[in-house]
Formats: sequence, C-alpha cells, structure tokens
Amino acid sequence: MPSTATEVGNAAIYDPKKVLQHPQFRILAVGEKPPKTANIAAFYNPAHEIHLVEKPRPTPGPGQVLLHVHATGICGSDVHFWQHGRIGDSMVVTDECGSGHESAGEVVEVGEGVTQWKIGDRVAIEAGVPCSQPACDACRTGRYNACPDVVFFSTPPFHGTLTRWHLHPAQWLHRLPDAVSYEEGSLCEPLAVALAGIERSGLRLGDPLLVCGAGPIGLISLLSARAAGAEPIVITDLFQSRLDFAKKLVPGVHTVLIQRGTTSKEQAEQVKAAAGGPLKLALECTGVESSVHTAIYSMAFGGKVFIIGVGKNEQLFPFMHLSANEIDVSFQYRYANQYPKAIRLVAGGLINIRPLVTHRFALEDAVAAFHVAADPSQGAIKVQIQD
Ligand SMILES: NC(=O)c1ccc[n+]([C@@H]2O[C@H](COP(=O)([O-])OP(=O)(O)OC[C@H]3O[C@@H](n4cnc5c(N)ncnc54)[C@H](O)[C@@H]3O)[C@@H](O)[C@H]2O)c1
Ligand SMILES: OC[C@H](O)C(O)[C@@H](O)CO
Ligand SMILES: [Zn+2]
Ligand SMILES: [Zn+2]
Repeated sequence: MPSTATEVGNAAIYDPKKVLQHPQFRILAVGEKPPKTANIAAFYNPAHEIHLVEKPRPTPGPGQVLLHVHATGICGSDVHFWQHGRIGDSMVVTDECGSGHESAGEVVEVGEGVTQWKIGDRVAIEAGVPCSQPACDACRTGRYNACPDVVFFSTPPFHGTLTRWHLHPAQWLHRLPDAVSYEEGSLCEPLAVALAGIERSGLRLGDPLLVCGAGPIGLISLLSARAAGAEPIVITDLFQSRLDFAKKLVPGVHTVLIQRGTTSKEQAEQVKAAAGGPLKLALECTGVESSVHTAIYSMAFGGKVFIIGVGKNEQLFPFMHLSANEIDVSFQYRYANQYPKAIRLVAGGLINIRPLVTHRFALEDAVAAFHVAADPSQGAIKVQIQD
C-alpha cells in the first residue's frame, strides 16, 4: 500500500477523519446560503439525516486534479445510504459521509506531475478509484471493480463527489468532447453500469430481451440494448408512469405492468405474450426476488438472467426450473473499462441519455433534491444537482 497522503490510489487522501475533524468542517444551518466559493457538499449520517456541510477546499497533491463539479446525479444507492444507513453487510454508514458518485466537472487546478490535464478541461469523474498496484490481481488483470482497496466515492467511509470542489487522481478522469454536456457526462456513470451488464451478458443483435424495472438503470439498459440491436424488447415495472416513460424513450418497446397479487409465473406469461415467445436474455434491474423469478420463468431453454439490481442479502431461486432449462444466472458489480465507451456512444448519438434528467437543483438546494429523488409520487427519473 502507498504510504503518503498524496499518492494516487491511496485511500489516505480520502480519510474521512481528516475532513470531519478539519476546523472548516461544519453542518450548515437550514436555509443558510454560503458564499459561492465555499466547498459545500451533501452528507448523510447514521441518524438518517441528510444535510449540507461546508468542508475544506482541497489542494491537489502530485498526480491529482482539483475539479469544480458541475453536474451530479442522485443514485438510488445515495438515497439508500441516507434512509437505511447501509447496503448489505459491507457498506455501512457509521459517521458523516458525503454523497454522490455520478459526476462531471471542470479542471480548476492540477498537481505536480499532471501533464494530461489543464485548467478548463471538461471531464467525467470515474468514482471508483482502485489501488492500481501491480500486486493486486484485480487491478493487474483489468477487472478493477474487484479491487479490495478501491476507493468508491460516496460509499462509506469515502466522501462523495456531490460537492463543489473535488480532488481526484488524474488518471481516473475521462475527457468530455464538446458534444457531451456535463449533464450527460454525469449520466455516464449509470450508463457505465448498464454497458458493463450488456457486455458481460453477451447480448447479440436480434436477441429477444426482457428488462426488469424501469428506473434509471433499467431505462439506460433499455436504451443501450436498443442501440446494441436487441429485438423485441419487453420492459416491466410496478408503475404505469415509468412504463409510459420507457415507451416515450424507446417507442418500439413492449411494456408489462407488474400487478401485485399476480404470481411470477403469471407475470412471465404476460412477458412472453408481449414478446411473442420465450426470451433469450433478461437484464434484471430491480434486485427484487419476485422480479428475478419472473425473469427466470420468461426465459427460453438455454437463456440467461443477468442481474444488475441489488437487493436482499439472501434470496431463493427456482432451482429445478433453472436446472431443467439450462438457464444461466449472472451478476454485475459496478463496472470496469466502460467510461470511454460510454462517452463515445453518447458523443456519437447512439445513446441519447438526456431525457432521463427530469429534475435539476442548485447545489445549495441539494437536500430538497434528495427529498424529490426519494419520493416516488414526484415522478422523478434522474434528479441532478448542477453548479
Ligand atoms: N450492480 C451494480 O453495480 C449496480 C449499480 C447501480 C445500481 N444498481 C442497482 O440497480 C437497481 C436499479 O437501480 P435504479 O436506480 O434504476 O433503481 P430504482 O429503484 O429507481 O428502479 C427500480 C425500478 O424497479 C421497479 N420494480 C420494483 N419491483 C419490481 C418488480 N417486482 N417488477 C418489476 N419492476 C419492479 C420499481 O418500480 C422501479 O421503477 C437497484 O437495485 C440499484 O441498487 C446496481
Ligand atoms: O453506481 C454504482 C453503485 O451505485 C454503487 O455500486 C453503490 O451501489 C454501492 O457502492
Ligand atoms: Zn450508483
Ligand atoms: Zn487493486
């Protein structure tokens, strides 16, 4: 492990204690409007509070870049950390923790030895910074989403990128061409999740596909799968409004409203009827056990259920149905090597993610933004904070 506080990939540079114990760290009073130069951020804590804090504006060390973050999307996991204080057993909110990992911004300062960036460059921020050490198998073999020493911003104990001034290692930034806005650059994070899933699922031109769940991840997977040539595509959700959104986004998609009280086998019959037969692949984007079952029962012999959604720690699967139908079940954990591809696909016009942003808030109003993101009745798909 690197030992100084400025080395790239060293978790120490993001040590929360250094931020929380800094004299400049303070929780802002409700309604307080700090100056535009202040480094304000949205933090959650173990008491399930979300509030604005002021924290120090950092200075880049060797190999680091200081960014003015211009756009950050709120992810379901940010809301989850705020409201439930944990995701699974390994990611637990034990102290004040900064939110946000879907961000894009502008270079405002560069540290010693940084040659690839200059002030004014526009970048998407890759929020998972692995250790990059040669002794790390995950990093050395390119599957760096498995790095045991990854710093994933906004996953406790590391503060997030939903802040005005964010420090980042120079090599974990991706240049945005002029055609890609900060808003789109920020959406490249959930797009990276979907693209990683599509790549590993093995989706091919003309494959009949089921997408479970029409939240941001399901919708971005839908857009990506359409660009990759899946046909037909069926998408499910519990809310007609989300299915209507999906239909506007990709007019040719078939929608199935999942009604409470129906069994997964019944839901699968509806899915197969909509597709005109059993499907070859499912991209499961809810993590809900009953939805995973619906996906499994919708598959043809030899199909694959590829699970991007995360959910309960332990879930039951219809073992003998999977076995007797040679249905594969696979999972996606974050992503690796997807950002350059995501930016190319957006810049090239193959994937139009702009319609996903339904709500925009100023950084000072980040707390209100979280409340909108967390309230399904407000109809938000992607809430962004822009500065
Ligand atoms: N694997 C990863 O690395 C990774 C990365 C990001 C997000 N995720 C996960 O992906 C999932 C989707 O993320 P999101 O931001 O779109 O979340 P979201 O909560 O906004 O969307 C989930 C959608 O699924 C729908 N849904 C719930 N139960 C359903 C059911 N039984 N059948 C059909 N639809 C159902 C909901 O109505 C909702 O619209 C979440 O579990 C999230 O944590 C995983
Ligand atoms: O987009 C990335 C995801 O939200 C993260 O994996 C998060 O769920 C936990 O760190
Ligand atoms: Zn996320
Ligand atoms: Zn590593």
